[in-house]
Amino acid sequence: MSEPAADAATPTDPWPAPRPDGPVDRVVSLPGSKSLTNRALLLAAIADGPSVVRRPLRSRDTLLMARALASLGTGIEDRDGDWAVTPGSWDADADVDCGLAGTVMRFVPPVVGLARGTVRFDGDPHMRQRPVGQMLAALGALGVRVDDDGRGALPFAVQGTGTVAGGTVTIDASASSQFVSALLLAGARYEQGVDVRHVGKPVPSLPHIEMTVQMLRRRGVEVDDSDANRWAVAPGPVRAVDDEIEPDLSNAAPFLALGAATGGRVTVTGWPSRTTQPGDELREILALMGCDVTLSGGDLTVVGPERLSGVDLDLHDVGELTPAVAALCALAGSPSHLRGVAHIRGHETDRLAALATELGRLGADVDEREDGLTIRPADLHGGTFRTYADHRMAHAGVILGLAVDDVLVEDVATTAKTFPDFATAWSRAVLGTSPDRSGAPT
Ligand SMILES: O=C(O)C1=C[C@@H](OP(=O)(O)O)[C@@H](O)[C@H](O)C1
Ligand SMILES: C=C(OP(=O)(O)O)C(=O)O
Repeated sequence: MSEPAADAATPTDPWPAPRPDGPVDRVVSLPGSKSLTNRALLLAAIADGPSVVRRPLRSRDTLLMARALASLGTGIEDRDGDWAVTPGSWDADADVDCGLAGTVMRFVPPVVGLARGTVRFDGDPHMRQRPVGQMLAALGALGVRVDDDGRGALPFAVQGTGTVAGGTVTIDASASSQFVSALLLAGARYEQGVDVRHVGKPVPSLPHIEMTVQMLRRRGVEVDDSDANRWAVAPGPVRAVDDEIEPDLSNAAPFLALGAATGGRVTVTGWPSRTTQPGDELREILALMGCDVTLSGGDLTVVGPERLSGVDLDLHDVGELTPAVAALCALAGSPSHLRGVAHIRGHETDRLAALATELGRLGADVDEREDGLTIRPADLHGGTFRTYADHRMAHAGVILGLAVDDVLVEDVATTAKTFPDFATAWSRAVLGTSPDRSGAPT
């Protein structure tokens, strides 16, 4: 498979977040969705023939997925920026680097049961802390042998035997919707399919499970999701289908925030009229914060108010939007309560602790609660915003930098997880220019 080009600019660290000198007026096009790209790649790899993933995201997370599937024996070739995927016979041992990608650590092991060989999984240091034990236990119950050190975490090895019995399994997926998506994505290829029942606190990020279900149905897979907390996938082939990947609507958050926080106007092109991406919720969230939001002919335009309003929001379904929304709340003129997101403590970092610490470091008045944050208006000041290897923490930092002088964002390059060369795109959007190699705006 083809490797990505090196980033055009290597930003300085910490990186001075650019601040515009007034309301901006910009049109922005965004790279593809991580969640759609990684599902499309995985489903293409277990499909009944070759297919093409069009306009895929090429970022760290999707390259890790492509490499994982290629190391199993899948053909993945670059075709004018698209990825042509040819299913292969999976009959060798392999090592999979999950990096910090939840979608790789959770989605790949269930399909490895269909391979013949030992596949070892590991990842970045923090990845060894992210939850996966419930899903590994469920795989064991479905007939896939997983060897780990008893912690139910990376590193672990999956012993593929070529077939998986499948059947009914009970799982507590309150830590991550990806446990459910992972089992469903592989389930059609199990002998008895898979019937997943969730027991426990509510499953977060339900739109992402809906995304999984829709992508399976588009490939002719029968999915019964008529009961709450139960998803049944019938055994059968996964049809090879070419998918065109939508722009990443969660990564639209900082760009829409640019309009929202500056009292300016930002249009994101290619916004789908119907989508399962949780980022679509930004339309409602930004409207609640006082923005004028219009979707017309695939262009989503956000016009910011003079001062943003605080909001009281349950973000349980759209937890990955929390860092950007919290940053906007810190700029608002009234208090905000963000609720329902205890599970994001298991994301790239403990996002509630990280946001409370880093917003607070720049003067924000923040209370960290077990399942959320309370943020009250305060005078903010410059300083270093730490990001904890979390791309969405970097987004939060640059959003603050829109309204506060001298915000330095630590390790802005961590955005490469889901957005190639974010610093250049961000500088261009904020200033209408791009940074030079030293990171200084030109
Ligand atoms: O299935 C997916 O593509 C995702 C599901 C969500 O995970 P959680 O359910 O763990 O929050 C989301 O936060 C993550 O960014 C992507
Ligand atoms: C939680 C996230 O990622 P992951 O797919 O690694 O879980 C995220 O992108 O916000």
